[in-house]
Amino acid sequence: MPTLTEYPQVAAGKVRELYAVDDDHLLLLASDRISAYDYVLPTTIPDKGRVLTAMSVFWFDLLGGANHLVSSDDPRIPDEVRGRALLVRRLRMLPVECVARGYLTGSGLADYVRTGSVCGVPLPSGLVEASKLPAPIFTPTTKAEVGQHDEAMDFAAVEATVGADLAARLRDTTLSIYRRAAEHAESRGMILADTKFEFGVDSAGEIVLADEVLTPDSSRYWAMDGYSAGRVQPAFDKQVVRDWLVSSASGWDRSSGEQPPELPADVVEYTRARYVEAYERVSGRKFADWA
Ligand SMILES: C[C@H](c1ccccc1)n1cc(-c2ncnc(N)c2C#N)cn1
Repeated sequence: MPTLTEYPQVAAGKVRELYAVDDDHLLLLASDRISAYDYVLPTTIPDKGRVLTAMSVFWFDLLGGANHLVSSDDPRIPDEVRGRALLVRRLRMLPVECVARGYLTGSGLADYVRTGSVCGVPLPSGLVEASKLPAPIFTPTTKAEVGQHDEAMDFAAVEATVGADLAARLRDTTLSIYRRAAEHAESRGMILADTKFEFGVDSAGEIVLADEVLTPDSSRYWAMDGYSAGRVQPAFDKQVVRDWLVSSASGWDRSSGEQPPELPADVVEYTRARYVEAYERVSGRKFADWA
């Protein structure tokens, strides 16, 4: 059985790492780290990596279609990371973050307030925070360097980057997967407000869904109960962490530029429970049965 140290690390994000297994396979690792306000917090959330890995596997199973998942349970996956690691096939990744939005919030809302459109897609007037959009929209961004923010791209910029044919296929595939996922989430009482996909191309030139898929880290999930347009919706998973960090209880000043403090045990336990609840509600599976 291999150990993780045998695999060279090829990429690292705030809460994930990527390792090379062989010429054709990578190991996509999800940690228990949690980020908030663009900081990686000093406190980890037990099982967060395993829950989010289970969620990607559920969605790959439900969605079908071409994806990079080889296995979540393979002898090449070291025991020490089993359950929070995916063996995936190595692809030529496309330099576009494929974002689909069914609701208006965050950077999309800011773009709309400034220009009446999002990534060059014109929207009706009168939309507010958390408004449901008339139809889901494709709002791609660049893949920013570590520590930088992704920048919005209009469709022409995507065409200039990957070519017209591939740009159209990325848009259509992104929106098709989002619609299918949002419909399923709604049937489970969850709103999938938006999500970010990453695609690669295989040796046959086919678009292949890669990276993590439809997790609370790559998506905004809101509880359907209590949803109302016109105010910021609480993030299903991270809201209590965010609220505690900006409350007087934390002693932290977000504008200070200082690292956030450790989270109290009750916030950690509540947040772990929210990740498990998100997984169990969306998948209909018991987290206790995972790996
Ligand atoms: C953005 C993401 C990342 C993950 C973890 C840590 C930092 C970045 N990433 C994914 C690949 C990648 N490359 C080739 N084939 C693949 N199947 C994948 C995937 N997934 C490269 N980077």
